[in-house]
Amino acid sequence: MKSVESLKPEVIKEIYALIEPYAEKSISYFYGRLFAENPRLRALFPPGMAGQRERMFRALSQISGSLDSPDTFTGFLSRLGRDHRKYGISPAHYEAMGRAMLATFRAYVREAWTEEMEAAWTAMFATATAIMIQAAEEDAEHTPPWWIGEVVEHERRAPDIAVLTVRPSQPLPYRAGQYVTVQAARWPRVWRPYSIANAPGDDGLLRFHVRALPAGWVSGALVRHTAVGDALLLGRAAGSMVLDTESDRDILCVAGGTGLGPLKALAEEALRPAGEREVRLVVGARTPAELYDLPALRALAERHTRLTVVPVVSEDPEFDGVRGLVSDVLGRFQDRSGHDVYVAGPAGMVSRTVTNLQELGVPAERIHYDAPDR
Ligand SMILES: NC(=O)C1=CN([C@@H]2O[C@H](COP(=O)(O)OP(=O)(O)OC[C@H]3O[C@@H](n4cnc5c(N)ncnc54)[C@H](O)[C@@H]3O)[C@@H](O)[C@H]2O)C=CC1
Repeated sequence: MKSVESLKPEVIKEIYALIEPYAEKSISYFYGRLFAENPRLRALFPPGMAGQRERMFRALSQISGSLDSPDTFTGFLSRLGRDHRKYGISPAHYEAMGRAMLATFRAYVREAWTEEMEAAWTAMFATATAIMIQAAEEDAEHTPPWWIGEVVEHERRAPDIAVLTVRPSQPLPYRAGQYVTVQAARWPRVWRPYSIANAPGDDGLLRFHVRALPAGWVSGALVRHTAVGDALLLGRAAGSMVLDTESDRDILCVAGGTGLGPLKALAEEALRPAGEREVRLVVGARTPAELYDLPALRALAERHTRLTVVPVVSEDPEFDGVRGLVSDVLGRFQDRSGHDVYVAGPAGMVSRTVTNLQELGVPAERIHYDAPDR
């Protein structure tokens, strides 16, 4: 295996730039070729490949963009390698992928494809997969590829919202604010990320707040077709939106819809007895009926005087409380001493909230949010 430093970032970037205009077509070609040459590999992938194609291209873009920084490159591929354990990928599969990728480049880059490109790509791919395989092997010494979780509670809180409580078959380590990928029996091999909505506790239980999306395979299965006693598969915990334990500033959490999940977990952690930080949890929903966790949040606030819960409703002019977009009402909650702010919800809500907070003078490094790969 060649060292990361000896790889040729400029050539790899050139290849990426040449293939990018054909992103969708070339990835379809790649998978078509891969499955034609290795029919057994098809069984490792989900029935619908659209999300898979997107993830593949995003990974390629991150790989080619991180080659200038060996640590970033190695870190990204090690995570990818560990995460791929849940797909049942083996070293031979990577070789097959490498061959299909070269065939794809030759087919799309055509006469611009050079021997230098072929050599640079081959070296980069060999190094990248060696890093992935090594990380997966080391990880296998102490961590399962996935966890089996039994649903021990399933509460339908609104027509399309459920709160699930799951007991993993063995401890699943995570930090408040992180997410895991989940697979439901109804959709084999389809993994979707869901935030864990409670801080780690002695009982090891995990809670998930799920809204069934109109075309959401897994979310629909979790809300409408899952019951107590069912088993789910759970991937490892990931995500960087965790509590900044160095900070003693008070905390402002801004939640949109089921984005409440990770923020509730963070709030629970911050409210542990050793802490002193005040927590304000601003919870946005479109209608009062969609404030699906309000009674539980109010009960939490009764037990913890350091917690304040503020519901905000955007689509009901009759609502007897704060009305408006949750992103737009924050001026009144931002005191001069400054908070650490955590934001989760629909992508548009998160970006609008972050912009508004910066306009209110909150420094970027105090605003925490995550964008799980959905
Ligand atoms: N770490 C994270 O950021 C997490 C994100 N999520 C995501 O949160 C989302 C929750 O969806 P729903 O419950 O359907 O939310 P929703 O569509 O019902 O919206 C919730 C709240 O956000 C506001 N909102 C929606 N779009 C907005 C925009 N563009 N600008 C400002 N405010 C906006 C609404 O007015 C409402 O108050 C899902 O997309 C889920 O994937 C879920 C868990 C964690």
